[in-house]
Amino acid sequence: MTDPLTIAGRTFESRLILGTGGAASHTDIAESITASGTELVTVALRRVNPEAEGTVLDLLEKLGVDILPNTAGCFTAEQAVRTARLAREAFETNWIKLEVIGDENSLLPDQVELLEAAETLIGEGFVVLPYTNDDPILARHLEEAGCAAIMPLAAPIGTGLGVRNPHNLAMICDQARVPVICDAGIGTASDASQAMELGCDAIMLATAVTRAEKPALMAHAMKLAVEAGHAARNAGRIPRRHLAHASTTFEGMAEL
Ligand SMILES: CC(=O)[C@@H](O)[C@H](O)COP(=O)(O)O
Repeated sequence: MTDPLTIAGRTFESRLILGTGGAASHTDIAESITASGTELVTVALRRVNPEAEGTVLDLLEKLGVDILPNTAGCFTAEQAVRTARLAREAFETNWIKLEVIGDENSLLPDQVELLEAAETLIGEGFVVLPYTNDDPILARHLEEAGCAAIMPLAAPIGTGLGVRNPHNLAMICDQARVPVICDAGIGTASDASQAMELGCDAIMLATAVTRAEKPALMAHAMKLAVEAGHAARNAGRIPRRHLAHASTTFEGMAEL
């Protein structure tokens, strides 16, 4: 029943993107990916050696999922651009999940450096998917710069706090003409559903699965949650009311 997701002309049946950061083992990663139904997994260039054998890359290849390289660990536009160029060579893809982190405590994006890096990379022919704050104005600037999707956070990376600012996230979704992928801060299945119900086109998450007590089971729950949230959004929810509204009218009811 779910319609496919299209990003920059590429179509995905699954609206869930996974990261592998924090996973306890390759077995956990493999079981979680299978249970989630994801087709796209993000990998930090700075954490893997594409030349080495027996890495997570071999595993992803075996599982038949596509790799989305990211610029995790970059704190300036210059570092992120350099990392993206290396990733393009190493992974033979011009897709990049662009992360430019502002500081180590919050791991929040540096908006100024992010926009600068996005503009440079788009100019070099990259398909840029930027991890950004839940700021509708910045989201608009990133879209106008030519980003293929916008990836606003639900909450800071690894916090599992869920959607902190549903109003902003809804505004970003309403105005965007490119896919909106809620990225980071998802803690459990209801958070993923909520983000989808607010209008997000997809969810990107790592910690909620990799650090769950049963990662594969949580990955399965996330799959269902993303599908449920997307279906509910498309179904058109009832308006919220302050007063009760009888589901059956009293009209024509027999007198007691
Ligand atoms: C921007 C970033 O690094 C996120 O994609 C992260 O990988 C996922 O965040 P969570 O671990 O909070 O899901």
